[in-house]
Amino acid sequence: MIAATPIHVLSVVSEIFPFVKTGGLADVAGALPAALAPENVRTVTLIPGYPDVMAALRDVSPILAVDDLFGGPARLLHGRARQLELIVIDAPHLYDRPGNPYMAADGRDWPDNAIRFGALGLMAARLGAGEVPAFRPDVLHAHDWQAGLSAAYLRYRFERRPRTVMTVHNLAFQGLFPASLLSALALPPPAFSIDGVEFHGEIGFLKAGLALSDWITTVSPTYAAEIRTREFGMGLDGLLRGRTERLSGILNGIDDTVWNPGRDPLIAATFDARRIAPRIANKAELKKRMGLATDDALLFGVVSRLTWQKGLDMLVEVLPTLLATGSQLVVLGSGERNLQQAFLDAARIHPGRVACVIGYDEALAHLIQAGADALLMPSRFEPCGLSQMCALRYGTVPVVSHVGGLVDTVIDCNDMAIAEGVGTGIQFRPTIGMLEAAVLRATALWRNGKVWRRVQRNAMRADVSWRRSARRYATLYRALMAERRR
Ligand SMILES: Nc1ncnc2c1ncn2[C@@H]1O[C@H](COP(=O)(O)OP(=O)(O)O[C@H]2O[C@H](CO)[C@@H](O)[C@H](O)[C@H]2O)[C@@H](O)[C@H]1O
Repeated sequence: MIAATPIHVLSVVSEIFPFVKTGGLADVAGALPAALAPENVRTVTLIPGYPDVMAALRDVSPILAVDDLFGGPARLLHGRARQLELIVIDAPHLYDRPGNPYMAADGRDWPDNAIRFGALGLMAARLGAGEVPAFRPDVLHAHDWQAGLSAAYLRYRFERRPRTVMTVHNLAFQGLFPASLLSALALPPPAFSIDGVEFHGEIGFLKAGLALSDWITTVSPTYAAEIRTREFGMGLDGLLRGRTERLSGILNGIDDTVWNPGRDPLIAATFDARRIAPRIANKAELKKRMGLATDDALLFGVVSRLTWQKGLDMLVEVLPTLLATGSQLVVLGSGERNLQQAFLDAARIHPGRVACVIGYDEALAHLIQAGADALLMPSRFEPCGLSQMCALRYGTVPVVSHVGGLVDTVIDCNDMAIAEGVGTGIQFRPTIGMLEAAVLRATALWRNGKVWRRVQRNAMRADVSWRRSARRYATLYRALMAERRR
């Protein structure tokens, strides 16, 4: 049933698939608008005008001109890019730079990131405050630290306020900048308080969003609980405990039109839960492309950013055990230099058994999901995780640590789950010893072909779509609007 009144949401975000992506944030920002449409929610996404976004924009109309946005003229452009409705901040002095949205080619953050993303928050607030009559959002939905200041500008500079939601995709990135930038960011002195943007003597973009938004969400129920503990709270647990009543976890989904093994143009052979056999052709193609030996071995895959969060340094330690069982490993990822090197070295030392591609490759990611037998994700923390959901959909049995959204999306194949026929993967506590044990469990399970196929089928039948979660966001938006009317 479609709720009667349409809701207008301004989604504020620093990256969006397929135009600019450094991580899962872009996938969520790109998929959620279409998932919300059937809930009668119209989502317009506010995004910086990076070159790739500007190039993709169609049906463009200027909706606001700004003489001076932190050092140069700017315009807000309304337009479309593929299925997405966008408002783009055309401010060449801030965003017309090549490559990564956050850092220069030398890997260092752009020195003016505070004002680049301050500008994102400020323009979001101006839209939220109703300065563009053609689009006055009911809800301003900010994602991660880059959008965190929107709630602060609304609080300290504007009268009209939409309802505000702050979603945390990763608490590790907090957007901390020197206090001396307060006036450069056009925030008044009272904003620099413990209830405002101040965080341990600095300006905290994420902290501001968490303190000043009407509601906080994070991307899984388990992570919503974890971030209120000292272990996972990254220094913000106290604030989050204080806002427990205004915090909830809504699980991510994946775009099941992009990730559909039944019609995926990027894989060698399509398949589905009733017809798993063609996976073999994908495994053969993957091995061929990666130069892996053709013997009948369990092939583990990794598709990931290579960072401490993802725990892949532990996988390097466990590699001798993995190889001793006769298994193979294929890694696709990029990130920390020492980790990249460790996997490149492993591939060199173990030709035919370990293969590694450093870089970002959407097509290869699909082939790994379709051709590997199991996907490894030994994350130390994981707000939600998308790779394991793609793996479930493609019957690549996820072998994941017992944290965050991995807890909420994978059912561990313990004896009970196997007896009941409900397991979809393997979980372990993120330590080297437990990862090693999990690799051995996966091997034993794989050797029992009948049980393995059952697990694959269960995995492929798990609901990893956005449908349920989109309904939860829509319900949240409506509840927040109802609060205002009371
Ligand atoms: N080299 C490569 N080539 C091709 N594809 C690659 C790739 N490296 C990664 N990817 C893909 O990018 C996506 C990454 O999303 P994740 O959710 O797994 O992690 P991320 O930590 O970036 O996101 C953060 O935000 C998301 C969204 O909320 C949370 O799910 C997550 O827990 C949180 O850490 C996955 O779909 C993955 O397959």
